Amino acid sequence: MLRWLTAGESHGRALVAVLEGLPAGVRVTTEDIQLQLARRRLGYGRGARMAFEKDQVTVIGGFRHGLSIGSPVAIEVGNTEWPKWEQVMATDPVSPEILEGLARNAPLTQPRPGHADLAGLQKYGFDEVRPVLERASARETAARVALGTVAQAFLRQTTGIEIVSHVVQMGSVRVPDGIRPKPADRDRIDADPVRCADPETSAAIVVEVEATKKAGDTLGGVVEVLAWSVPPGLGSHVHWDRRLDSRLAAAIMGIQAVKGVEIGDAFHQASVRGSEAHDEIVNTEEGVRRVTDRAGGTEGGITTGEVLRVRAAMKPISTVPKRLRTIDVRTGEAAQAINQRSDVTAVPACAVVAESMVALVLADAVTEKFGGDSVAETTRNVQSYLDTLAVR
Ligand SMILES: Cc1cc2nc3c(=O)[nH]c(=O)nc-3n(C[C@H](O)[C@H](O)[C@H](O)COP(=O)(O)O)c2cc1C
Ligand SMILES: C=C(O[C@@H]1CC(C(=O)O)=C[C@@H](OP(=O)(O)O)[C@H]1O)C(=O)O
Repeated sequence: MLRWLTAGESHGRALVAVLEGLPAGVRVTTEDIQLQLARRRLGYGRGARMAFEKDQVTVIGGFRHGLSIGSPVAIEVGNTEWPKWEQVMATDPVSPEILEGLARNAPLTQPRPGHADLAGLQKYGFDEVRPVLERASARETAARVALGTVAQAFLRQTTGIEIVSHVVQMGSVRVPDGIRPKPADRDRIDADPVRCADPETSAAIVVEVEATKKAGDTLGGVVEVLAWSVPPGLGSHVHWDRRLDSRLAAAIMGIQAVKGVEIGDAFHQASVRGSEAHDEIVNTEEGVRRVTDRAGGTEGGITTGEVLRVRAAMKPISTVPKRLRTIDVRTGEAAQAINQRSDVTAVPACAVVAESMVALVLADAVTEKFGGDSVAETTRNVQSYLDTLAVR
């Protein structure tokens, strides 16, 4: 079993991520993590903060000489902007005289619609939204991508699972049906300005982002994660919280601004008859296969051995330049939500985060099914299971 936690605030000293339960012998370097964090910063439509802020990765524990040692993995993602926030976000008390002189510390009393601001302020009893927005911010996803790097390495080194993500829709612009990027397409997708696998759709999305920005508005979209070479048998039908689809949905819904999850072609399946909705089973020279991939690689909450396919719907960025109506919580009077520099869209970044969440869920399911305290042992267990499958 794998457990993971993150801590830290958007303008705090650093984010911290902990992964417990990782077997020994997983090869990961600080540079591998940096590379994944750099992918999360990409995407046409992201705001100024992505350009001037840098992620500083320090692996605090869990590895020795590039290999995991079975102990909890701890990773710190430092923020180069910290010196500007040292007093506003200090964890120890700061004298009121110092704080009063700081423009950055002005109380934020006008909650922004679509953010956690108002609900968080009411729930925790704050009189301004700073303590809410600092943790609700998707800056935290950097910590998850750091852990996702480790999970992806574990999966690759034990089972051969390879995970690919891409953008399938932004605003109303959508890729044609049936595009299934493979691991070999990764570099091409990362090089695309909106991480879209179809060049024509990508160009149309860029135009849509520009038009949205010009109109003082923001965009959401849909991302897809595909996991290739997943062995059959991860997850289980026996209980709701052991179903792999339920675990994937929870992990994906845990990403800021994700409001819907789809496994395979779920919403289309709901609109057609059964004969057009399911994947028929045939015996082939490679073994037992499904002739289509509508189910998205799970049946009964268990992986089938076909490609796993999960989609996430992201709502448009909540900080809308057009400025939405709100109230001032000090006076109750009508106000307009603040509009600071912000992303026009972060759908391409969301795809990288979703990839990390799928990796963590799959890594957890692999440790659950195959056990093992080292990469060598887990790999042996995977192989012996595959060898004994009566029907593959
Ligand atoms: C990678 C990423 C980047 C984001 N960037 C911004 C941003 O710049 N401005 C903004 O208002 N919201 C941004 N968001 C969305 C907010 O974090 C999100 O709308 C807010 O936390 C409330 O979402 P919730 O209702 O799902 O909790 C981003 C989300 C993600 C996943
Ligand atoms: C910092 C990151 O994303 C931030 C996520 C975010 C939000 O509200 O979620 C809002 C923006 O920050 P702010 O409005 O506080 O300047 C983004 O830049 C990041 O992804 O590393």
